[in-house]
Amino acid sequence: MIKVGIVGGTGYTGVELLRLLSQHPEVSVEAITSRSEAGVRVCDMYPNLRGHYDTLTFSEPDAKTLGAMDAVFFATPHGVAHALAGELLQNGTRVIDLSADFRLRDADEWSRWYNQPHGAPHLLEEAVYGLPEMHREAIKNARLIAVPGCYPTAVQLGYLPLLEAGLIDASQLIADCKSGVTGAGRGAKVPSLLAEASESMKAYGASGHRHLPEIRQGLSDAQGTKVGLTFVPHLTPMIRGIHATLYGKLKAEPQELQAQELQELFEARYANEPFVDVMPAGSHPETRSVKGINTCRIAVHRPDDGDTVVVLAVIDNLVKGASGQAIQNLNLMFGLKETQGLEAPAMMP
Ligand SMILES: NC(=O)C1=CN([C@@H]2O[C@H](COP(=O)(O)OP(=O)(O)OC[C@H]3O[C@@H](n4cnc5c(N)ncnc54)[C@H](OP(=O)(O)O)[C@@H]3O)[C@@H](O)[C@H]2O)C=CC1
Ligand SMILES: CC(=O)N[C@@H](CCC(=O)OP(=O)(O)O)C(=O)O
Repeated sequence: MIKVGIVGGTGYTGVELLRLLSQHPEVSVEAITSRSEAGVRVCDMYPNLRGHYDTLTFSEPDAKTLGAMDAVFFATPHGVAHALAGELLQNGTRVIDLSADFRLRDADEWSRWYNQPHGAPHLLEEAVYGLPEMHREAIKNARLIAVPGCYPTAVQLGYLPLLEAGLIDASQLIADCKSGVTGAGRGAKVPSLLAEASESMKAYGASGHRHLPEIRQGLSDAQGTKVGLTFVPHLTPMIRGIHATLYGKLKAEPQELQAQELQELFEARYANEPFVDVMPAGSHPETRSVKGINTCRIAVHRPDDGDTVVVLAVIDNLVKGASGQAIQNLNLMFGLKETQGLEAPAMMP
């Protein structure tokens, strides 16, 4: 069994790690931290886990306990993994960080967007960006994984086939994205209150959201040159889910492109990807179709055979957008079957 620890076990991504790992035949959760709930049994705080973790108890984060694990997940706010990751790696413990601490390669850029100094710039070179559909081979040999953010996962998976094929003008990409409220975490915040978030929808971060540089970095890698991206996130009245509507201008004259070519491009790009589902032509994927699962469902459209391509991509922000993708990375790092523990279908409705 692979022994794992979770730092930040009371948050939404922490409890989602526990739910998914309870079904993983090769992994045992041996340590889980919370400063505010230390001493409380996990199943007393989260009754959905009764019968699965009846003795596991939250404890204060402690480098010695965590250092005895094969791998540690950080499901913590930005900056926490900076402080602990180096020591764990020195002990031979692999680190899978769900926060943004190691996602940007440039420490100065990270400081600008996260409004704090980067706490571990010396680890950036070895950190691997954990999007398996782009970096599978590097992930297999990695000791430190930066799990992509939820919006960046949906946007990158949607744009990758078009950019890799050089089909669209990469200087004017537009990503219009919607998120459920669990994207904001479990901490009490006024915008997440029922009376604020239900029966209403709003954009936020339109002048610049911290996922912009992350998405730009990944898409620029795929394209080979720096991309120009407008990214506008929205908060929507649902609990889980990300819906990304992505626009691209075709470079070729529209009449040069056969109607079926775009569909075939997407199907070929993701033919061997266990967690990307290219839906039939004309589909409109729903966030509820990925609720609780690690799949990204994608559909590609070309309205009225014109020069604009519209890609629709949906994920569960807590699964493919965080905890499920983190487990997919662990499976790759430890030479397990990539889909292990992630095979159940979505809940419906
Ligand atoms: N929610 C989502 O959809 C997604 C979240 N993420 C990222 O994953 C990370 C976790 O998110 P989420 O689960 O939503 O967050 P939450 O706010 O719900 O939970 C944060 C957890 O971290 C612990 N924590 C907070 N501060 C510290 C600290 N200084 N040292 C140790 N533990 C700490 C908290 O417990 P306690 O204070 O008791 O110790 C809590 O368990 C964040 O970086 C987030 O940006 C990434 C993708 C999607
Ligand atoms: C709805 C909502 O508030 N979403 C969060 C993104 C959550 C997330 O993915 O966090 P990372 O920064 O770790 O990637 C936000 O916009 O800040």
